[in-house]
Amino acid sequence: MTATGPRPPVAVTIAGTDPSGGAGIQADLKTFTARGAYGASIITALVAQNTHGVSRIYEIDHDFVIDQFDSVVDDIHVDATKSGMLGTPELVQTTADYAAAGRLGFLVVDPVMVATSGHRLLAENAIDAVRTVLLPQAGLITPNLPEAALLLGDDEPEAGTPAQMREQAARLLKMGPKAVLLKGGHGADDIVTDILAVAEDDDIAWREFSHPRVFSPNTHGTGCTLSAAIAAEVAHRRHALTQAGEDPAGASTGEQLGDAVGAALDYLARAIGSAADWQLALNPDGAHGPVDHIVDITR
Ligand SMILES: Nc1ncnc2c1ncn2[C@@H]1O[C@H](COP(=O)(O)OP(=O)(O)O)[C@@H](O)[C@H]1O
Ligand SMILES: Cc1ncc(COP(=O)(O)OP(=O)(O)O)c(N)n1
Repeated sequence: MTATGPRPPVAVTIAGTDPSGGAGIQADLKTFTARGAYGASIITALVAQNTHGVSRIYEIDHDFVIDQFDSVVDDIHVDATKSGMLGTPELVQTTADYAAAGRLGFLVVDPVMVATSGHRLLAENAIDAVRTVLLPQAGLITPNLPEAALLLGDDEPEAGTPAQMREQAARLLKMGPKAVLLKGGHGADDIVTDILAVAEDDDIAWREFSHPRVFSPNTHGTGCTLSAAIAAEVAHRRHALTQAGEDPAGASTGEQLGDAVGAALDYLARAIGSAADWQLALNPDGAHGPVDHIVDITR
């Protein structure tokens, strides 16, 4: 039986935790809420971390993660999903399997590999599985500059210019995702440039997004927040089409996806700007604080 009554747009996060609330599951659920989507979550690992970095990772039994997948997708209509920290090759494979079975809606893959503090969040022997089994299931991947280089090969240099970013994005598209957002936050320019490449028949639809760089230590969780915001935007668009009895695939054409990514990046820019002066940490020395996920919510 399929329910036909009203329901909100639904976005799911598959990720590890951040008890300090800046990244991972906690950031994703705040972002879904701030962007008006109903959020559900599948926790892949318990991570002890805060604004000073990761101190310990506690793995969760793989079969229990599968129980969480089933708890969500056997019960709730999922419009869009984002994956973040997957940790192991088994979890990469499981995520790809559920996506291939059409259980996750539109899948945004944030190929999280290493935290800014240097801790590995993806085992080295899981990178190949990301390349070969997960990327082909993704509606969109959102690598930062080092992640894009690593996905392309062990000796690939990081892109340093928008032209090099386009060239790498085009090669990442050939690995199977429907679209690539190559994020430029790790660059050094005063303007942050993010490049979107969407596969369209034999062609590529390009969009370039620019925002002034905010010189702030508070950029912990920007990648998590962005991928969650994109999933929420796409969930809204797919939900509207589904409720109207139309094909939700219309939400991820080059133009629609470009608009969703643009709205998510503008939200993130406001969230980074609003938290630029924050001193959340008791010891501010070397701390990287979070962004203001609820920047648009006023009392
Ligand atoms: N200092 C900054 N000023 C403005 N925007 C930023 C800044 N740092 C990150 N961003 C935005 O956040 C996005 C994600 O950040 P990035 O550092 O590239 O990825 P990640 O957090 O995954 O390492 C970037 O694409 C950019 O739009
Ligand atoms: C549980 C968890 N997932 C992902 C990250 C990485 O967050 P990201 O926004 O990519 O970058 P930093 O916050 O590490 O700068 C994380 N820390 N924890």
